[in-house]
Amino acid sequence: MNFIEYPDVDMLMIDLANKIAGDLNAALHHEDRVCLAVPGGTTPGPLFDDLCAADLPWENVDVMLTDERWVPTDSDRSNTKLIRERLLTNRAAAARLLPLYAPADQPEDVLPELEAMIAPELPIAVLLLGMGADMHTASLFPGADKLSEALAPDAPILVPMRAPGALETRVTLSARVLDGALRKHIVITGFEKREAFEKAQRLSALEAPIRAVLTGADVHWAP
Ligand SMILES: O=C(O)[C@H](O)[C@@H](O)[C@H](O)[C@H](O)COP(=O)(O)O
Repeated sequence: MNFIEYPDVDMLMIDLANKIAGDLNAALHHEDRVCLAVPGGTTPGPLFDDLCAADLPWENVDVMLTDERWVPTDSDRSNTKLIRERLLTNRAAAARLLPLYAPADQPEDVLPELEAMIAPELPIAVLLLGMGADMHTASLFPGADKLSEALAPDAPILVPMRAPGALETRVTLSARVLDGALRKHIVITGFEKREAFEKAQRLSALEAPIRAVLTGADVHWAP
């Protein structure tokens, strides 16, 4: 793991968007199609605003979420809505979205069909992850009902997740799929999350799920 500090959030977002565009470009030298996986939440919006303008052959990029809240895609809580509005726009409108949500009461009703669309596009070429102050990443929450299953070496691609720290049911890529990404970036902002990240280094992945995805990752932090 490599920890990179920036003077402020604006500089982090511009620099990281450039790095991700460079990583995608490099990956496209070896592969016809590449997969970019990104988180939702409140942190990455400004990065998406930069990345969507990158001069890339976006028509060869599959974009997917690392995790989704089980809400309709027109909800303000929907990560799909966020990336449709902030990432899959401008030049990046040519990219293909691999959905992590389909209209159904529960994720279990549609997981096989969602997994069938994702499986052929793995491994993830470029991964961006966020982290919560409780040390969760994607929807791998401490105390979640299926955390052990999602951390297992033989975990399925997708795991439904219900957790005390999450408002709604989630679906998440499992740790092995996230950790198997060829390039990994983690974006963390603010002092509270930095302290949490440091604390995570002394805990297990069950206590601090971010630990499951750190090998070889670049961790980007700004105050
Ligand atoms: O759906 C989500 O919430 C995300 O995918 C999640 O894993 C996020 O990256 C962290 O919770 C950090 O969230 P913030 O950026 O909002 O702090």
